[in-house]
Amino acid sequence: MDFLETLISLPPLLYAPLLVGSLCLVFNYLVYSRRVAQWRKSNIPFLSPSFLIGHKYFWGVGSNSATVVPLDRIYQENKDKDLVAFFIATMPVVLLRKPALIKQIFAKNFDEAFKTGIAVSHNDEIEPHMLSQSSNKSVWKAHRSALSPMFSTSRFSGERFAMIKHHISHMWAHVEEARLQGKPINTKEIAMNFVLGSVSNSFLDLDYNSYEKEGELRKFLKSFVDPGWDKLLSVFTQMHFQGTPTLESLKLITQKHIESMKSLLQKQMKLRNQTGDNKNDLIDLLIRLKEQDGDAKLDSESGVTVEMISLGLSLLLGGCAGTNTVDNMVSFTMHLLSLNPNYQERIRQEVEDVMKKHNTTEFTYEVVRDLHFLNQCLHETTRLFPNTSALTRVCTDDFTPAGTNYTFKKGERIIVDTYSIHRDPEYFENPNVFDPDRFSPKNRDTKSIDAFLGFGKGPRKCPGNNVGLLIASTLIGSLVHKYEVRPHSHTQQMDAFDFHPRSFAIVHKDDVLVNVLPREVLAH
Ligand code: HEM
Repeated sequence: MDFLETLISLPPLLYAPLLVGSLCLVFNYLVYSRRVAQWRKSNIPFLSPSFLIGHKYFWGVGSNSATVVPLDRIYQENKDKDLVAFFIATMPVVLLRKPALIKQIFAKNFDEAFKTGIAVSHNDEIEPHMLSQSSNKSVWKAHRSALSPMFSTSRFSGERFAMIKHHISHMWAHVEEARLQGKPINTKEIAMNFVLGSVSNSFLDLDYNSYEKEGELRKFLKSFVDPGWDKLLSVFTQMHFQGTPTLESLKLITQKHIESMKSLLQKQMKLRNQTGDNKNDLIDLLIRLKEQDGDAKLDSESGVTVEMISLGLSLLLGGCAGTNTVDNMVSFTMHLLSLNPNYQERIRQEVEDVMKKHNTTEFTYEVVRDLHFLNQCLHETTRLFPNTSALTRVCTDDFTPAGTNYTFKKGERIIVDTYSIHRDPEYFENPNVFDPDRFSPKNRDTKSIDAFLGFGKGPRKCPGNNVGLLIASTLIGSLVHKYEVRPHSHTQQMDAFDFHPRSFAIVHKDDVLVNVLPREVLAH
Protein backbone atom coordinates (compact mmCIF):
# COMPACT_ATOMS: atom_id res chain seq x y z
CA MET A 1 0.00 0.00 0.00
CA ASP A 2 1.45 3.33 -0.90
CA PHE A 3 1.21 6.51 1.21
CA LEU A 4 -1.93 7.81 -0.56
CA GLU A 5 -3.83 4.54 -0.06
CA THR A 6 -2.86 4.51 3.65
CA LEU A 7 -4.19 8.04 3.97
CA ILE A 8 -7.50 7.21 2.27
CA SER A 9 -7.98 4.14 4.46
CA LEU A 10 -7.75 6.23 7.66
CA PRO A 11 -11.02 6.87 9.56
CA PRO A 12 -12.39 10.37 8.68
CA LEU A 13 -12.08 11.41 12.36
CA LEU A 14 -8.31 11.45 11.95
CA TYR A 15 -8.40 13.88 9.01
CA ALA A 16 -8.89 17.00 11.14
CA PRO A 17 -5.89 16.42 13.46
CA LEU A 18 -3.78 15.45 10.48
CA LEU A 19 -4.74 18.61 8.67
CA VAL A 20 -4.07 20.80 11.73
CA GLY A 21 -0.74 19.01 12.29
CA SER A 22 0.31 19.55 8.67
CA LEU A 23 -0.65 23.24 8.79
CA CYS A 24 1.40 23.63 11.98
CA LEU A 25 4.42 22.08 10.27
CA VAL A 26 4.07 24.41 7.29
CA PHE A 27 3.60 27.41 9.63
CA ASN A 28 6.70 26.33 11.62
CA TYR A 29 8.74 25.89 8.48
CA LEU A 30 7.80 29.33 7.14
CA VAL A 31 8.50 31.08 10.46
CA TYR A 32 11.81 29.30 10.93
CA SER A 33 13.15 29.71 7.40
CA ARG A 34 12.25 33.40 7.19
CA ARG A 35 13.95 34.27 10.47
CA VAL A 36 17.01 32.12 9.82
CA ALA A 37 17.53 33.96 6.51
CA GLN A 38 17.30 37.27 8.37
CA TRP A 39 19.83 36.20 11.03
CA ARG A 40 22.24 35.12 8.27
CA LYS A 41 21.98 38.56 6.66
CA SER A 42 22.41 40.25 10.06
CA ASN A 43 25.58 38.24 10.92
CA ILE A 44 23.88 36.81 14.00
CA PRO A 45 25.02 33.22 14.69
CA PHE A 46 22.05 30.87 15.19
CA LEU A 47 21.16 27.31 16.20
CA SER A 48 19.13 25.16 13.80
CA PRO A 49 15.49 25.00 14.87
CA SER A 50 13.70 21.82 16.04
CA PHE A 51 10.08 21.63 14.90
CA LEU A 52 7.35 22.83 17.28
CA ILE A 53 9.55 23.24 20.35
CA GLY A 54 12.14 25.50 18.66
CA HIS A 55 15.15 24.06 20.45
CA LYS A 56 15.50 20.51 21.78
CA TYR A 57 16.32 21.67 25.32
CA PHE A 58 12.83 23.12 25.69
CA TRP A 59 11.27 19.63 25.61
CA GLY A 60 12.08 19.43 29.33
CA VAL A 61 10.07 22.55 30.24
CA GLY A 62 7.51 21.73 32.90
CA SER A 63 9.52 18.79 34.22
CA ASN A 64 12.78 20.42 35.33
CA SER A 65 13.08 24.22 35.46
CA ALA A 66 11.04 26.41 33.12
CA THR A 67 13.93 28.41 31.68
CA VAL A 68 17.08 28.10 33.80
CA VAL A 69 18.26 24.67 32.69
CA PRO A 70 17.64 25.05 28.91
CA LEU A 71 19.11 28.56 28.77
CA ASP A 72 22.14 27.53 30.82
CA ARG A 73 22.87 24.62 28.45
CA ILE A 74 22.68 26.88 25.43
CA TYR A 75 24.88 29.46 27.20
CA GLN A 76 27.51 26.82 28.10
CA GLU A 77 27.57 25.24 24.65
CA ASN A 78 28.21 28.52 22.86
CA LYS A 79 31.18 29.80 24.83
CA ASP A 80 32.93 30.99 21.67
CA LYS A 81 30.15 33.45 20.76
CA ASP A 82 29.15 36.96 21.89
CA LEU A 83 25.55 36.16 21.10
CA VAL A 84 23.49 33.30 19.68
CA ALA A 85 19.99 33.17 18.20
CA PHE A 86 17.52 30.29 18.47
CA PHE A 87 13.81 29.56 18.77
CA ILE A 88 11.69 28.91 21.84
CA ALA A 89 8.63 27.28 20.28
CA THR A 90 8.09 29.53 17.23
CA MET A 91 9.44 32.58 19.05
CA PRO A 92 12.85 33.73 17.76
CA VAL A 93 15.20 35.09 20.44
CA VAL A 94 18.76 36.35 20.54
CA LEU A 95 20.72 35.39 23.67
CA LEU A 96 23.38 37.96 24.57
CA ARG A 97 26.35 36.27 26.25
CA LYS A 98 28.85 39.09 26.90
CA PRO A 99 28.38 41.76 29.61
CA ALA A 100 29.96 44.46 27.42
CA LEU A 101 27.43 43.81 24.64
CA ILE A 102 24.58 43.74 27.18
CA LYS A 103 25.67 47.11 28.58
CA GLN A 104 25.92 48.50 25.07
CA ILE A 105 22.42 47.40 24.06
CA PHE A 106 20.57 47.91 27.39
CA ALA A 107 22.15 51.31 28.13
CA LYS A 108 23.62 52.94 25.01
CA ASN A 109 21.07 51.54 22.52
CA PHE A 110 18.22 52.04 24.99
CA ASP A 111 16.19 54.07 22.49
CA GLU A 112 16.30 51.22 19.97
CA ALA A 113 15.77 48.37 22.45
CA PHE A 114 13.36 49.90 24.88
CA LYS A 115 10.55 47.39 25.36
CA THR A 116 10.55 44.60 27.99
CA GLY A 117 8.58 41.37 28.34
CA ILE A 118 8.93 39.07 25.40
CA ALA A 119 6.03 36.66 25.80
CA VAL A 120 3.57 37.87 28.38
CA SER A 121 -0.14 38.28 27.76
CA HIS A 122 -1.00 41.70 29.09
CA ASN A 123 -4.20 43.42 29.86
CA ASP A 124 -4.54 45.93 27.02
CA GLU A 125 -6.04 48.61 29.24
CA ILE A 126 -3.41 48.42 31.97
CA GLU A 127 -0.23 47.38 30.15
CA PRO A 128 0.76 50.76 28.64
CA HIS A 129 0.76 52.30 32.13
CA MET A 130 2.53 49.56 34.10
CA LEU A 131 6.10 50.59 34.77
CA SER A 132 7.59 47.16 34.17
CA GLN A 133 5.45 46.39 31.10
CA SER A 134 4.92 49.70 29.35
CA SER A 135 5.87 49.75 25.69
CA ASN A 136 5.05 53.43 25.32
CA LYS A 137 8.22 55.37 26.03
CA SER A 138 6.72 58.73 26.97
CA VAL A 139 4.16 57.10 29.31
CA TRP A 140 6.94 54.97 30.85
CA LYS A 141 9.14 58.05 31.39
CA ALA A 142 6.31 60.03 33.01
CA HIS A 143 5.37 57.15 35.35
CA ARG A 144 8.95 56.34 36.31
CA SER A 145 9.49 59.96 37.25
CA ALA A 146 6.12 60.24 39.07
CA LEU A 147 6.90 57.16 41.16
CA SER A 148 10.54 58.08 41.90
CA PRO A 149 9.83 59.51 45.41
CA MET A 150 8.50 56.08 46.39
CA PHE A 151 11.89 54.51 45.70
CA SER A 152 13.84 56.72 48.07
CA THR A 153 14.95 54.79 51.16
CA SER A 154 14.83 57.93 53.32
CA ARG A 155 11.02 57.55 53.27
CA PHE A 156 11.64 54.68 55.66
CA SER A 157 13.22 56.76 58.38
CA GLY A 158 11.41 58.00 61.51
CA GLU A 159 7.73 57.09 61.96
CA ARG A 160 7.63 54.70 59.06
CA PHE A 161 10.46 52.59 60.46
CA ALA A 162 8.50 52.35 63.70
CA MET A 163 5.78 50.59 61.68
CA ILE A 164 8.33 48.25 60.15
CA LYS A 165 9.46 47.39 63.67
CA HIS A 166 5.96 46.03 64.30
CA HIS A 167 6.59 43.57 61.52
CA ILE A 168 9.87 42.55 63.19
CA SER A 169 7.86 41.72 66.35
CA HIS A 170 5.26 39.77 64.32
CA MET A 171 8.06 37.85 62.62
CA TRP A 172 9.83 37.05 65.93
CA ALA A 173 6.53 35.86 67.44
CA HIS A 174 5.90 33.60 64.46
CA VAL A 175 9.44 32.17 64.51
CA GLU A 176 9.32 31.61 68.27
CA GLU A 177 5.98 29.80 68.03
CA ALA A 178 7.31 27.44 65.35
CA ARG A 179 10.49 26.83 67.36
CA LEU A 180 8.60 26.02 70.57
CA GLN A 181 6.49 23.53 68.63
CA GLY A 182 9.70 21.92 67.35
CA LYS A 183 8.90 22.89 63.76
CA PRO A 184 11.37 24.21 61.17
CA ILE A 185 10.98 27.76 59.85
CA ASN A 186 9.55 28.07 56.38
CA THR A 187 11.75 30.87 55.01
CA LYS A 188 9.53 31.54 51.98
CA GLU A 189 6.52 32.06 54.25
CA ILE A 190 8.17 34.37 56.76
CA ALA A 191 9.82 36.38 54.00
CA MET A 192 6.58 36.80 52.02
CA ASN A 193 4.67 37.87 55.14
CA PHE A 194 7.30 40.35 56.28
CA VAL A 195 7.74 41.89 52.83
CA LEU A 196 4.02 42.11 52.25
CA GLY A 197 3.49 43.76 55.64
CA SER A 198 6.29 46.29 55.08
CA VAL A 199 5.46 47.12 51.45
CA SER A 200 1.70 47.41 51.95
CA ASN A 201 2.28 49.52 55.02
CA SER A 202 4.83 51.89 53.55
CA PHE A 203 3.15 52.43 50.16
CA LEU A 204 -0.56 51.93 50.82
CA ASP A 205 -0.80 52.72 54.53
CA LEU A 206 -2.30 49.33 55.33
CA ASP A 207 -1.78 47.94 58.82
CA TYR A 208 -1.45 44.37 57.86
CA ASN A 209 -0.17 41.41 59.91
CA SER A 210 -0.24 38.62 57.37
CA TYR A 211 1.31 36.16 59.87
CA GLU A 212 -2.04 36.06 61.62
CA LYS A 213 -4.41 35.40 58.79
CA GLU A 214 -4.29 34.88 55.09
CA GLY A 215 -5.87 38.18 54.08
CA GLU A 216 -7.19 39.39 50.75
CA LEU A 217 -3.99 41.21 49.79
CA ARG A 218 -1.90 38.10 50.32
CA LYS A 219 -4.27 35.99 48.22
CA PHE A 220 -4.19 38.70 45.56
CA LEU A 221 -0.38 38.67 45.40
CA LYS A 222 -0.12 34.91 45.60
CA SER A 223 -2.25 34.68 42.47
CA PHE A 224 0.66 36.36 40.64
CA VAL A 225 3.54 34.47 42.20
CA ASP A 226 2.30 30.93 42.70
CA PRO A 227 3.73 28.91 39.81
CA GLY A 228 1.28 26.85 37.80
CA TRP A 229 0.45 25.21 34.49
CA ASP A 230 -1.88 28.14 33.65
CA LYS A 231 1.05 30.60 33.74
CA LEU A 232 3.30 28.28 31.75
CA LEU A 233 0.55 27.73 29.19
CA SER A 234 -0.08 31.45 28.94
CA VAL A 235 3.57 32.18 28.13
CA PHE A 236 3.79 29.33 25.64
CA THR A 237 0.62 30.48 23.86
CA GLN A 238 2.22 33.89 23.47
CA MET A 239 5.43 32.34 22.18
CA HIS A 240 3.57 30.52 19.44
CA PHE A 241 0.92 33.11 18.60
CA GLN A 242 2.61 36.34 19.60
CA GLY A 243 0.40 39.33 20.25
CA THR A 244 -2.85 37.42 19.85
CA PRO A 245 -5.62 38.01 22.39
CA THR A 246 -5.55 35.46 25.20
CA LEU A 247 -8.30 34.01 27.36
CA GLU A 248 -8.96 36.28 30.34
CA SER A 249 -7.89 33.58 32.81
CA LEU A 250 -4.49 33.24 31.09
CA LYS A 251 -3.62 36.93 31.29
CA LEU A 252 -0.90 38.07 33.67
CA ILE A 253 -3.18 40.79 34.98
CA THR A 254 -6.86 39.86 34.93
CA GLN A 255 -9.96 42.01 35.32
CA LYS A 256 -10.28 40.59 38.85
CA HIS A 257 -6.83 41.96 39.76
CA ILE A 258 -7.78 45.36 38.37
CA GLU A 259 -11.04 45.45 40.33
CA SER A 260 -9.26 44.47 43.58
CA MET A 261 -6.65 47.21 43.14
CA LYS A 262 -9.35 49.72 42.23
CA SER A 263 -11.40 49.10 45.37
CA LEU A 264 -8.28 49.11 47.58
CA LEU A 265 -7.17 52.50 46.22
CA GLN A 266 -10.68 53.90 46.41
CA LYS A 267 -10.94 52.93 50.09
CA GLN A 268 -7.50 54.27 51.05
CA MET A 269 -7.92 57.55 49.12
CA LYS A 270 -11.31 58.17 50.70
CA LEU A 271 -9.85 57.58 54.15
CA ARG A 272 -6.93 59.92 53.44
CA ASN A 273 -9.24 62.66 52.24
CA GLN A 274 -11.21 62.33 55.47
CA THR A 275 -8.19 62.44 57.80
CA GLY A 276 -6.24 65.00 55.75
CA ASP A 277 -2.99 63.29 56.88
CA ASN A 278 0.19 63.71 54.86
CA LYS A 279 2.10 60.42 54.80
CA ASN A 280 4.28 60.86 51.73
CA ASP A 281 3.13 57.50 50.38
CA LEU A 282 1.48 56.23 47.19
CA ILE A 283 -1.96 57.36 48.36
CA ASP A 284 -0.78 60.98 48.79
CA LEU A 285 1.01 60.77 45.46
CA LEU A 286 -2.12 59.55 43.64
CA ILE A 287 -4.32 62.21 45.22
CA ARG A 288 -1.80 64.87 44.09
CA LEU A 289 -1.64 63.47 40.55
CA LYS A 290 -5.43 63.43 40.36
CA GLU A 291 -5.62 67.08 41.42
CA GLN A 292 -2.93 68.08 38.90
CA ASP A 293 -4.51 66.28 35.95
CA GLY A 294 -7.78 68.02 35.17
CA ASP A 295 -8.35 65.79 32.12
CA ALA A 296 -7.98 62.50 34.03
CA LYS A 297 -10.63 59.97 32.97
CA LEU A 298 -12.04 59.02 36.35
CA ASP A 299 -14.13 55.93 36.85
CA SER A 300 -17.45 57.52 37.82
CA GLU A 301 -18.10 55.11 40.71
CA SER A 302 -14.66 54.82 42.29
CA GLY A 303 -13.01 58.11 41.25
CA VAL A 304 -9.93 56.09 40.32
CA THR A 305 -8.18 56.19 36.93
CA VAL A 306 -6.54 53.39 34.96
CA GLU A 307 -3.19 55.15 35.51
CA MET A 308 -3.65 55.06 39.28
CA ILE A 309 -4.44 51.35 39.23
CA SER A 310 -1.36 50.75 37.09
CA LEU A 311 0.91 52.73 39.40
CA GLY A 312 -0.41 50.77 42.38
CA LEU A 313 0.17 47.49 40.58
CA SER A 314 3.65 48.62 39.46
CA LEU A 315 4.72 49.10 43.06
CA LEU A 316 3.05 46.05 44.56
CA LEU A 317 4.09 43.68 41.79
CA GLY A 318 7.64 45.03 41.62
CA GLY A 319 8.04 44.94 45.37
CA CYS A 320 6.27 41.75 46.29
CA ALA A 321 5.04 39.66 43.50
CA GLY A 322 6.27 40.33 39.97
CA THR A 323 8.99 37.76 40.24
CA ASN A 324 9.09 37.11 43.99
CA THR A 325 11.85 39.70 44.32
CA VAL A 326 12.54 40.64 47.94
CA ASP A 327 11.02 37.56 49.55
CA ASN A 328 13.14 35.30 47.36
CA MET A 329 16.25 37.25 48.21
CA VAL A 330 15.49 36.79 51.92
CA SER A 331 14.59 33.12 51.67
CA PHE A 332 17.73 32.17 49.71
CA THR A 333 19.93 34.28 52.02
CA MET A 334 18.61 32.46 55.08
CA HIS A 335 19.30 29.16 53.35
CA LEU A 336 22.86 30.21 52.48
CA LEU A 337 23.53 31.63 55.96
CA SER A 338 22.34 28.39 57.56
CA LEU A 339 25.13 26.65 55.63
CA ASN A 340 27.68 29.37 56.48
CA PRO A 341 27.63 30.09 60.26
CA ASN A 342 30.83 32.16 59.97
CA TYR A 343 28.99 34.79 57.87
CA GLN A 344 26.10 34.82 60.35
CA GLU A 345 28.61 35.62 63.07
CA ARG A 346 30.03 38.49 61.00
CA ILE A 347 26.53 39.91 60.52
CA ARG A 348 25.89 39.69 64.28
CA GLN A 349 29.16 41.43 65.04
CA GLU A 350 28.35 44.11 62.46
CA VAL A 351 24.88 44.71 63.98
CA GLU A 352 26.43 45.13 67.43
CA ASP A 353 29.18 47.47 66.20
CA VAL A 354 26.72 49.62 64.27
CA MET A 355 24.26 49.77 67.18
CA LYS A 356 27.13 50.91 69.42
CA LYS A 357 28.09 53.55 66.85
CA HIS A 358 24.52 54.90 66.83
CA ASN A 359 24.28 54.62 70.59
CA THR A 360 21.25 52.32 70.57
CA THR A 361 20.30 48.72 71.36
CA GLU A 362 17.45 48.72 68.84
CA PHE A 363 16.99 48.25 65.14
CA THR A 364 16.56 51.71 63.69
CA TYR A 365 16.59 52.98 60.11
CA GLU A 366 20.09 54.39 60.68
CA VAL A 367 21.37 51.03 61.97
CA VAL A 368 19.94 49.01 59.07
CA ARG A 369 21.26 51.51 56.52
CA ASP A 370 24.79 51.00 57.89
CA LEU A 371 24.86 47.18 57.68
CA HIS A 372 27.31 47.01 54.79
CA PHE A 373 28.46 43.41 55.19
CA LEU A 374 24.85 42.21 55.31
CA ASN A 375 24.26 44.20 52.11
CA GLN A 376 27.18 42.32 50.52
CA CYS A 377 25.56 39.02 51.60
CA LEU A 378 22.30 40.05 49.90
CA HIS A 379 24.12 40.95 46.68
CA GLU A 380 25.97 37.64 46.76
CA THR A 381 22.66 35.77 47.19
CA THR A 382 21.25 37.69 44.22
CA ARG A 383 24.29 36.68 42.19
CA LEU A 384 23.76 32.98 42.96
CA PHE A 385 19.95 33.16 42.81
CA PRO A 386 18.87 36.11 40.65
CA ASN A 387 15.09 36.52 40.62
CA THR A 388 14.81 35.54 36.99
CA SER A 389 17.10 33.84 34.52
CA ALA A 390 15.84 35.97 31.63
CA LEU A 391 16.15 39.74 31.41
CA THR A 392 14.38 40.73 28.22
CA ARG A 393 14.17 43.54 25.69
CA VAL A 394 12.39 43.92 22.35
CA CYS A 395 13.99 46.05 19.62
CA THR A 396 11.91 49.06 18.69
CA ASP A 397 14.11 50.04 15.70
CA ASP A 398 16.83 48.59 13.49
CA PHE A 399 20.35 49.20 14.87
CA THR A 400 23.95 47.96 14.89
CA PRO A 401 25.60 48.09 18.36
CA ALA A 402 28.82 50.16 18.26
CA GLY A 403 31.96 48.09 17.65
CA THR A 404 30.05 45.12 16.16
CA ASN A 405 28.77 44.06 12.74
CA TYR A 406 25.53 42.53 14.05
CA THR A 407 22.28 44.08 12.88
CA PHE A 408 19.29 43.96 15.19
CA LYS A 409 15.98 44.33 13.37
CA LYS A 410 12.89 46.01 14.80
CA GLY A 411 10.85 43.37 16.68
CA GLU A 412 13.89 41.18 17.49
CA ARG A 413 13.55 39.70 20.99
CA ILE A 414 16.59 39.77 23.24
CA ILE A 415 17.27 37.54 26.26
CA VAL A 416 20.02 37.81 28.86
CA ASP A 417 20.58 34.69 30.94
CA THR A 418 21.49 36.27 34.27
CA TYR A 419 21.87 32.94 36.07
CA SER A 420 24.56 31.63 33.70
CA ILE A 421 26.51 34.90 33.52
CA HIS A 422 26.50 35.11 37.33
CA ARG A 423 28.01 31.60 37.52
CA ASP A 424 30.56 32.08 34.75
CA PRO A 425 34.14 31.76 36.10
CA GLU A 426 35.22 34.30 33.49
CA TYR A 427 33.54 37.01 35.62
CA PHE A 428 33.34 35.51 39.13
CA GLU A 429 36.10 33.31 40.56
CA ASN A 430 34.83 30.03 42.11
CA PRO A 431 31.36 31.06 40.96
CA ASN A 432 29.38 28.42 42.87
CA VAL A 433 30.81 29.44 46.24
CA PHE A 434 28.84 31.83 48.48
CA ASP A 435 31.46 34.53 49.12
CA PRO A 436 29.97 37.91 50.18
CA ASP A 437 33.46 39.44 50.23
CA ARG A 438 33.51 39.51 46.44
CA PHE A 439 31.10 42.48 46.79
CA SER A 440 33.34 44.41 49.19
CA PRO A 441 34.44 47.79 47.76
CA LYS A 442 38.08 46.69 47.65
CA ASN A 443 37.35 43.48 45.70
CA ARG A 444 34.94 44.84 43.13
CA ASP A 445 36.32 45.46 39.65
CA THR A 446 34.73 46.67 36.42
CA LYS A 447 34.51 43.12 35.08
CA SER A 448 32.34 41.87 37.94
CA ILE A 449 30.36 45.12 38.19
CA ASP A 450 29.38 44.81 34.51
CA ALA A 451 28.58 41.11 34.88
CA PHE A 452 26.30 41.58 37.91
CA LEU A 453 22.78 41.83 36.50
CA GLY A 454 20.66 41.04 39.56
CA PHE A 455 18.77 44.34 39.30
CA GLY A 456 18.91 44.63 35.51
CA LYS A 457 20.83 47.15 33.38
CA GLY A 458 20.33 50.54 31.78
CA PRO A 459 17.55 53.09 32.30
CA ARG A 460 15.01 50.31 32.89
CA LYS A 461 16.95 48.69 35.70
CA CYS A 462 15.13 48.10 38.97
CA PRO A 463 14.20 51.39 40.67
CA GLY A 464 13.18 49.62 43.91
CA ASN A 465 16.45 47.80 44.62
CA ASN A 466 17.48 49.96 47.58
CA VAL A 467 14.02 49.77 49.15
CA GLY A 468 14.12 45.99 48.66
CA LEU A 469 17.60 45.72 50.16
CA LEU A 470 16.53 47.81 53.15
CA ILE A 471 13.52 45.57 53.86
CA ALA A 472 15.60 42.41 53.38
CA SER A 473 18.37 43.75 55.68
CA THR A 474 15.82 44.58 58.37
CA LEU A 475 14.42 41.06 58.34
CA ILE A 476 17.71 39.16 58.16
CA GLY A 477 19.58 41.51 60.54
CA SER A 478 16.91 41.28 63.24
CA LEU A 479 16.51 37.51 62.88
CA VAL A 480 20.21 36.66 62.91
CA HIS A 481 20.79 39.03 65.82
CA LYS A 482 18.31 37.08 67.94
CA TYR A 483 18.72 33.54 66.62
CA GLU A 484 21.31 31.24 65.19
CA VAL A 485 20.02 29.88 61.89
CA ARG A 486 20.87 26.24 61.30
CA PRO A 487 20.32 23.91 58.38
CA HIS A 488 17.22 21.74 58.48
CA SER A 489 17.78 17.99 58.12
CA HIS A 490 16.91 18.14 54.38
CA THR A 491 18.99 21.24 53.68
CA GLN A 492 21.56 20.80 50.93
CA GLN A 493 23.32 22.88 48.28
CA MET A 494 20.84 23.84 45.55
CA ASP A 495 21.31 23.72 41.82
CA ALA A 496 19.25 24.65 38.77
CA PHE A 497 17.38 21.32 38.82
CA ASP A 498 15.91 22.31 42.20
CA PHE A 499 14.08 25.32 40.76
CA HIS A 500 10.35 25.22 40.22
CA PRO A 501 9.54 23.65 36.83
CA ARG A 502 6.54 25.87 36.21
CA SER A 503 7.93 29.21 37.33
CA PHE A 504 9.73 31.80 35.23
CA ALA A 505 11.17 33.22 38.43
CA ILE A 506 14.00 31.42 40.18
CA VAL A 507 12.20 29.87 43.13
CA HIS A 508 12.91 26.59 44.87
CA LYS A 509 10.38 23.90 43.96
CA ASP A 510 9.82 23.00 47.63
CA ASP A 511 9.67 24.89 50.90
CA VAL A 512 13.07 26.24 51.96
CA LEU A 513 13.35 25.25 55.62
CA VAL A 514 15.82 26.18 58.37
CA ASN A 515 15.96 25.63 62.13
CA VAL A 516 16.60 28.38 64.68
CA LEU A 517 18.12 28.43 68.16
CA PRO A 518 17.84 31.52 70.39
CA ARG A 519 21.24 33.01 71.09
CA GLU A 520 20.60 33.22 74.87
CA VAL A 521 20.25 29.41 74.91
CA LEU A 522 23.47 29.06 72.96
CA ALA A 523 25.32 31.36 75.37
CA HIS A 524 24.65 29.05 78.37
C1 HEM B 1 15.43 43.66 46.22
C2 HEM B 1 14.96 42.80 45.40
C3 HEM B 1 14.64 43.14 43.98
C4 HEM B 1 15.20 42.56 42.89
C5 HEM B 1 16.24 41.44 42.87
C6 HEM B 1 14.61 43.19 41.72
C7 HEM B 1 14.94 42.87 40.42
C8 HEM B 1 14.44 43.53 39.31
C9 HEM B 1 14.83 43.24 37.95
C10 HEM B 1 15.85 42.18 37.52
C11 HEM B 1 14.13 44.08 37.15
C12 HEM B 1 14.22 44.14 35.60
C13 HEM B 1 15.25 45.19 35.21
C14 HEM B 1 15.60 45.21 33.74
O1 HEM B 1 14.83 44.72 32.91
O2 HEM B 1 16.69 45.75 33.40
C15 HEM B 1 13.28 44.90 37.99
C16 HEM B 1 12.42 45.87 37.54
C17 HEM B 1 11.55 46.57 38.35
N1 HEM B 1 11.49 46.52 39.73
FE1 HEM B 1 12.66 45.42 40.93
N2 HEM B 1 13.69 44.13 42.14
C18 HEM B 1 13.69 44.14 43.52
C19 HEM B 1 12.89 44.93 44.33
C20 HEM B 1 11.95 45.82 43.89
C21 HEM B 1 11.08 46.61 44.74
C22 HEM B 1 11.08 46.57 46.27
C23 HEM B 1 10.28 47.36 43.92
C24 HEM B 1 9.20 48.33 44.26
C25 HEM B 1 9.09 48.92 45.40
C26 HEM B 1 10.66 47.05 42.55
C27 HEM B 1 10.09 47.62 41.45
C28 HEM B 1 10.49 47.35 40.15
C29 HEM B 1 9.88 48.00 38.99
C30 HEM B 1 8.73 49.01 39.03
C31 HEM B 1 10.56 47.51 37.85
C32 HEM B 1 10.31 47.89 36.39
C33 HEM B 1 11.22 49.05 35.99
C34 HEM B 1 11.00 49.59 34.57
O3 HEM B 1 10.64 48.81 33.67
O4 HEM B 1 11.21 50.79 34.40
N3 HEM B 1 11.67 46.12 42.57
N4 HEM B 1 13.48 44.54 39.32
